[in-house]
Amino acid sequence: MIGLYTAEEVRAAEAPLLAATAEGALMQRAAAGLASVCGRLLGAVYGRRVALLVGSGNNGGDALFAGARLAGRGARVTAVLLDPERAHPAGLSALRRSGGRVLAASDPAAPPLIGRADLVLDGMLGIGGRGGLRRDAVELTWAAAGGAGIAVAVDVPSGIDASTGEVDGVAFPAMHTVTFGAVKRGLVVGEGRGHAGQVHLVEIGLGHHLPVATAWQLTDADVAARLEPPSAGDDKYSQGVVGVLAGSATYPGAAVLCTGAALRTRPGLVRYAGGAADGVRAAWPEALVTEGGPGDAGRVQAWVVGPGGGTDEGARAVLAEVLATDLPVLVDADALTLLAREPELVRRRSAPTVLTPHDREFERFGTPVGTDRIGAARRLAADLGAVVLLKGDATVVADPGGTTFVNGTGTADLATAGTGDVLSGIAGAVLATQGTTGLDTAEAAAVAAHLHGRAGRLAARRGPLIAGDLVRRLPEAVGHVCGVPPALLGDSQA
Ligand SMILES: NC(=O)C1=CN([C@@H]2O[C@H](COP(=O)(O)OP(=O)(O)OC[C@H]3O[C@@H](n4cnc5c(N)ncnc54)[C@H](OP(=O)(O)O)[C@@H]3O)[C@@H](O)[C@H]2O)[C@@H](O)CC1
Ligand SMILES: [K+]
Repeated sequence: MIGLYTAEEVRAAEAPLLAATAEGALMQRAAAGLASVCGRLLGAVYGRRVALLVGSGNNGGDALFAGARLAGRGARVTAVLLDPERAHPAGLSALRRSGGRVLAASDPAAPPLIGRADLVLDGMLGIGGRGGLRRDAVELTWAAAGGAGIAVAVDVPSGIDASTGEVDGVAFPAMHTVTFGAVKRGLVVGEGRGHAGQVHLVEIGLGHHLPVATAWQLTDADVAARLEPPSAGDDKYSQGVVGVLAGSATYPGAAVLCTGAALRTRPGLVRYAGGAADGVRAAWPEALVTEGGPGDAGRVQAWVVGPGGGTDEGARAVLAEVLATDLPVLVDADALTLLAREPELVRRRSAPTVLTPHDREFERFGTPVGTDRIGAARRLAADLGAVVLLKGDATVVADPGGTTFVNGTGTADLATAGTGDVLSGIAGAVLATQGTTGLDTAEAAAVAAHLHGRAGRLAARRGPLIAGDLVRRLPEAVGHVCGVPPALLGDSQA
């Protein structure tokens, strides 16, 4: 798992390290790592044009020292200084000694020079930035965005809040971000994620000074370790039995997608109960289907309730019935609308509950998501005593104790009808295995979000995706994270 940190946590961890190391040593480690990534991105360094956008703090210092190293390898480096009086003095001397040039941001030659550069290094603001970019920084950012060079952010893209990912106005649109010591949360969540590009972590020795993270990102290997593979002793009941309560006779789509996703994630046994029985039977002969209610479905180990289920009295009764059990329940879509009216139904539960709102559904519980998505998910989770999976470009999963996961596999291609129903089915399947795997509820939801994103990426390789493509790609997504070669995945290649 990759720990995700706030700017304050990183600053607190830096303090003892700074005290224990020679002056400037940490910045040299940062600059060496930064120059090395830039060198790799450029391929050949000699003769390449590099523009440094330099602010008045240590972030600018990192850029200047890295620029000096690149100039030492023959790059033509020019530093553009936002505040020439306050630019890092030692960094500036190092750059000049290596043959680098210096310009003020107010110099009319600066924007065209940035536009022509092969690589632009954004050292305007790091974790010390406050508020939006000021006018001169915005102009340099536009010049970089309009140029053809590789845009690389130093530590964080200038203009994003390193802790929340909030962007107030304009932020540097990086293709790569070279971050130091720890991955800042703002690089993986909210608008910040869209500005960070590929994140490269450079170790500077912060490791054991950092607190245990309270926010994490799962890797493929982490997800594989949480998906217990079927063993020889398993039967259809021991692999987890999911109950799906979704859809209606008029709108069977949600039920079909949700049931299919559960089957394709963990094909033990999926039971369906509700008005879309005919549609589900036709699409998935593998499912056990009844027109009745949850009580007619037979034994299950987790319920999924809500997608396409409506908000009438009958739907409310189904929701209340499953929330009164001691089984894991995933509450989605229409059932979230009902739950927002009666949050006590979930507050009094002790069994695992996962709520999967998008932003508008989230708002029905009282407050809008706002710009701090991790903070928002944590607040609602603590308030309701349930796991909250807040959908988004980077889906955030928070448990009532505050432990949070930020999904890294999401893609904009998933913003299409029915993909939420698929996520619910996946999550239901993972929750149903909790009894045998002992998997923590928030981790189960995070595993589901990861697989959903992986399936989305695999499907999007072939062009625009629809929700059904996700279901078809799920076996391949599970195989991908578990290291199974795609060629061995049967009909998912069709
Ligand atoms: N500590 C270490 O050992 C290590 C630190 N490292 C590096 O240092 C970075 C943190 O450096 P930092 O603390 O100097 O802050 P930084 O992000 O450069 O910005 C602060 C400056 O910007 C200014 N400013 C603020 N807001 C602004 C705005 N909106 N628009 C314009 N200006 C604004 C503010 O000035 P003022 O507000 O007074 O005008 C202040 O001068 C960190 O991200 C990493 O890169 C690495 O080398 C590893 C070792
Ligand atoms: K920066």
